Amino acid sequence: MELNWVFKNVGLAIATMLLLVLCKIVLSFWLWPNIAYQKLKRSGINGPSPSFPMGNITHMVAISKKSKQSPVNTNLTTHDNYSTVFPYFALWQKSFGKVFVYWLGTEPFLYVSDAEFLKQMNAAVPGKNWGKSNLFRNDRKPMFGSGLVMAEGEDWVRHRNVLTPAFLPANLKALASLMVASTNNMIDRCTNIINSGQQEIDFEKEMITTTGEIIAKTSFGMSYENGRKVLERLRAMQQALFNSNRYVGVPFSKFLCLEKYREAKRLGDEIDALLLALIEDKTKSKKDGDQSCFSADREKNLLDIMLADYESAKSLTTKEMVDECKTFFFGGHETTALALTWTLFLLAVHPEWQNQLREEIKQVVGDQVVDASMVNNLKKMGWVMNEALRLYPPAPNLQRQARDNIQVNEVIIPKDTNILIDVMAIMHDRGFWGDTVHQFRPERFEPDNLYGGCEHKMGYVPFGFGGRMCIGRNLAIMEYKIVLTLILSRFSFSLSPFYTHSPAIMLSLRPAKGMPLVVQPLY
Ligand code: HEM
Repeated sequence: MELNWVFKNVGLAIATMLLLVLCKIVLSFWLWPNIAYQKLKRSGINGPSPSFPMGNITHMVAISKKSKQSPVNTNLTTHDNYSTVFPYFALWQKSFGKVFVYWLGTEPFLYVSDAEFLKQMNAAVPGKNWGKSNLFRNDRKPMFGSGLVMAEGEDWVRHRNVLTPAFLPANLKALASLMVASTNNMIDRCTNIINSGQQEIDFEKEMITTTGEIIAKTSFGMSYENGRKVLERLRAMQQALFNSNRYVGVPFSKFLCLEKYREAKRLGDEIDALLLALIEDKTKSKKDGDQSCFSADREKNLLDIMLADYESAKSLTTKEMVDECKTFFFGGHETTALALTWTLFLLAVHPEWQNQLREEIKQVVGDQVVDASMVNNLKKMGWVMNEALRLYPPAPNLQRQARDNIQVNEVIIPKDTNILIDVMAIMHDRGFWGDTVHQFRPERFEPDNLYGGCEHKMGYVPFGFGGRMCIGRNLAIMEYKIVLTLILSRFSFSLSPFYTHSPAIMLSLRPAKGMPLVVQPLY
């Protein structure tokens, strides 16, 4: 009798638990997302019909496959690449406009490529009140942890306050000589390749190596060897996370790609260990009084600044410092490398701009070594950078998550809605940029032409917008100009006959088949 009672109650407890799990699954994967979707629909926002549990992923994969069958663009003087990179968004825009809902698995995303809508949305929410999509935060955890890119609310304010001084002009100025040294290493490498009889060099690889070395030295004071170890693992992690269909947003999809997630986690743990060792080493050197490591008159790099804060205020924990190092390692080199890579492509296609920039370099830099004070005077190079970032934005879309209901005119964006802001679409919008939208025309950024002559102030956003705008943009601009000055002073270049134009998204906008250039030394 007693045994029966036990069995009955255990059975009841298990049944209740299963019911609760089932309820949670139905609520999280079906009911809440659908309630949010219906609210958006009531505001007049539509989108492609989703299916359960894939959302629109199957559709996206099919559209991408079909678009890959179209002939490759061989007219390289027009840069109408948006529909190659995001064929599904280009297609849906035609049916649903510039603001619509699409689904990644069971997660609805509000897609925004309307600059006016973006402006209103930005005005409605201060930087610290924006969330970052939980879906992406979990997916990209091995890469960014809880670093600045993913931080929210008061945590974001705390992190941003500690890190901002690293990007003040005085600290940036001191980094120029390290940038010159790393670029000269790359130039020596290329010269050796050319002297060995090979004229063709993959500049995507060279740019990644160079900017990787620069971030390791300038932000962390790291040796080339240790920096290389972190970089190799970051690249492998990027391959594991972004070079395949992983069905992000589909319930339990992690279990379908367990190997890849495990690989990404293993690499993430290895990077954490390398960065933790670096932090401990620096802390120990400081305790032991090794002033070569932290002398008062030496420039303060990002890691010095975090460690000084740790000593005085402990605003960031050791784990948070490791996450920031990882975030800046990746964010600080990949984007700049791609900005430079796409610029070299554009200059190879437009040799007249190579000449114009060389002329400017002659006037501004002459026979001296380029330094931070000269960078501001490289005006035309600034226009070229702006135009390259417009046509080939390294970060082609941004994400946010609403942490409260947001009202944009008559539209209510419900709390927790994921938002994808399609920066590339905005910067390729003929309505704002006119008939020359797909042409490489750096002169559109001449000084009087605010926002590159774009009709809308939110039409040019390669570094993001609002309080969350890129913290490293001044560092990136200085680095871009120093590296490009040294390359242009030493080499002229054209596209290799083996180059295939294939801009593709792999977290960032990359040339999928590399950037082989034929290089001639100028002296
Ligand atoms: C050409 C080079 C670069 C481009 C195009 C670029 C672009 C961006 C964009 C679009 C964002 C997102 C902004 C938003 O969500 O509104 C961002 C954020 C960020 N970038 Fe950059 N970036 C570049 C270089 C750098 C460098 C050199 C560093 C560091 C040394 C860096 C560190 C970061 C960080 C930490 C964030 C997150 C900021 C926050 O959420 O508060 N970026 N960047």
